[in-house]
Amino acid sequence: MKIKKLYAVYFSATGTTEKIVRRIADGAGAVLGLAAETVDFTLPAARKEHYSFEEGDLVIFGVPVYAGRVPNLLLPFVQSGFSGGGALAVPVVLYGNRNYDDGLIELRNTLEADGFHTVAGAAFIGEHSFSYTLAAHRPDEQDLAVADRFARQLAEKAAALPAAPSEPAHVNGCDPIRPYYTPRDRKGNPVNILKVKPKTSDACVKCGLCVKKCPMGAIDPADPSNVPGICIKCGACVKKCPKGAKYYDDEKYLYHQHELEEGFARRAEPETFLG
Ligand SMILES: Cc1cc2nc3c(=O)[nH]c(=O)nc-3n(C[C@H](O)[C@H](O)[C@H](O)COP(=O)(O)O)c2cc1C
Repeated sequence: MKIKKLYAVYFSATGTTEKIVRRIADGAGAVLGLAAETVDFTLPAARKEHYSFEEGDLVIFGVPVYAGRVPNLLLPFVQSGFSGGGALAVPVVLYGNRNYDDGLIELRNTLEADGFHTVAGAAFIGEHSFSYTLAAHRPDEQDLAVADRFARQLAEKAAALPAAPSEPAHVNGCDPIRPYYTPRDRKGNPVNILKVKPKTSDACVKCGLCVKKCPMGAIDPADPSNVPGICIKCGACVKKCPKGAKYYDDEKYLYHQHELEEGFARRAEPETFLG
């Protein structure tokens, strides 16, 4: 198929999804002789728009995995904010070294329902939103090399297709989709951190960067230590604060963070799907 336009589309609170999606789009663009356009729907303003694509477009579409799935508060927008219009799409997920569970297959299915034809898929690893040690600094050079190879292969595959595929791309995961992953304590009781919000230390100089970077628009511009909105624990305010002033001190959050760092220290490797 003649690919006429290439897009990098992503939500990325701490930048790992952005890094991989852009790398794949740039790599595919080098093969196709196209420069990728970007749709970054991380911030609330971008999620007020509707994005329409058409036949001849190739869309690299990435989200992070939260609780083994497409982030639940983002799913309605991924379902309603995009019209595929017969464009080809590549679902890509980033996960924090535990597991992507059904995140990739859920994204694939959602894109198909939006009117895209999925032609490939991938799961990559990014530094965990809750941690500076779990998958620290990933995606790294090794991951980027996998992304480059995948980009070349998917671009060649898309260009060689005689027509849009009638079947979705094969990816790993369960269909029907399993319930959201629930962290558990040592007694097997669920650890619920849904209501947890970040705290702010005296180091805060009220520069307002966290207000601008919060994907949920949850932080009070008049007083950044006040978080009246919904917090999804995405890590944007914690990791982007130049003063290191935002942190979580909730016991259950810290327990889960510790359990993840201990239990999932092994290096998970990216998986790419071109079948
Ligand atoms: C609420 C929440 C839930 C998460 N759940 C998972 C998970 O189930 N499995 C996993 O490996 N990583 C999980 N992560 C980690 C992110 O998927 C990972 O750090 C990703 O690279 C973040 O992408 P970003 O940098 O684009 O925001 C979770 C992160 C958050 C904030």
